[in-house]
Amino acid sequence: MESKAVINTTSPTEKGVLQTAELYNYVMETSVYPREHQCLKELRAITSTHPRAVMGTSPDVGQFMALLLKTINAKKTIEIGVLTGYSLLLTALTIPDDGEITAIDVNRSWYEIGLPTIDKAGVKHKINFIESEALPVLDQLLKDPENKGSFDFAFVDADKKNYANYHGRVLELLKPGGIAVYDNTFWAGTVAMDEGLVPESKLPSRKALIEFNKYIAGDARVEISQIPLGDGITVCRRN
Ligand SMILES: C[S@@+](CC[C@H](N)C(=O)[O-])C[C@H]1O[C@@H](n2cnc3c(N)ncnc32)[C@H](O)[C@@H]1O
Ligand SMILES: O=c1cc(-c2ccc(O)cc2)oc2c(O)c(O)ccc12
Repeated sequence: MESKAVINTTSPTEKGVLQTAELYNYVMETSVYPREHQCLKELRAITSTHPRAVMGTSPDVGQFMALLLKTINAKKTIEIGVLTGYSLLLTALTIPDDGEITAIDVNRSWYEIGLPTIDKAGVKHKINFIESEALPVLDQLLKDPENKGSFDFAFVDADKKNYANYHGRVLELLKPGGIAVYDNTFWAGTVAMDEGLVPESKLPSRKALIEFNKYIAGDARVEISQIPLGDGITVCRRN
């Protein structure tokens, strides 16, 4: 059995938005952990000792991403924000053998922590990892007309202040009908809290996410749904 999630419903800093910790643990133990690939479990265990482990994608978000990827038969995907590669491995395990993932992160050394597990899972050949700030890479991709409208799926999980900047570029890369998923759009519940109650360290990303959530809600180019999984995800379908 996996270790229990601790959700203190009075704390804005814990992940998970269900009514109780018991319900969250029930969902994880009933529906998520039993179906999680062994290599994803291994990667989570490895990442748990990383100083930035808190940033790792939640397995319940991963499971939902896999459902979306399968539903749209995604083959060509892009990921912004890799850390040790949980969402990357999840994507690589889900898309077909000739699928391709462009994965961007400013820090290659964190990706390399997960690479042996990705290799063991037999899916490394699907990944093109680019160590860089994401914005210039997206701009470079968009210079090639063949890339425009060619991606099936995007996962955005990097610096929150750039989500709106990523969105315009990601939409140009996605096919009509393509899906983009933005992680952390609840930002530990702080997007709906009085500013005075929010820990100072969370304020800059909170401001960016509040603006992003408003912006995307008014964007007629996409259908959206903000979903209470993990730290909140926003799923967009390019019209
Ligand atoms: C939340 S973590 C990603 C978690 C990952 N999706 C997972 O499955 O565990 C955010 C990552 O974004 C990267 N990052 C932050 N700012 C970035 C930027 N401007 N361009 C590219 N990567 C960035 C960080 O190095 C970090 O690894
Ligand atoms: O605590 C965090 C911090 C980040 C984060 C902050 C600033 C950046 O430039 C990139 C990432 O991201 C997180 C995240 O994605 C998550 O799921 C939980 C916590 C954090």
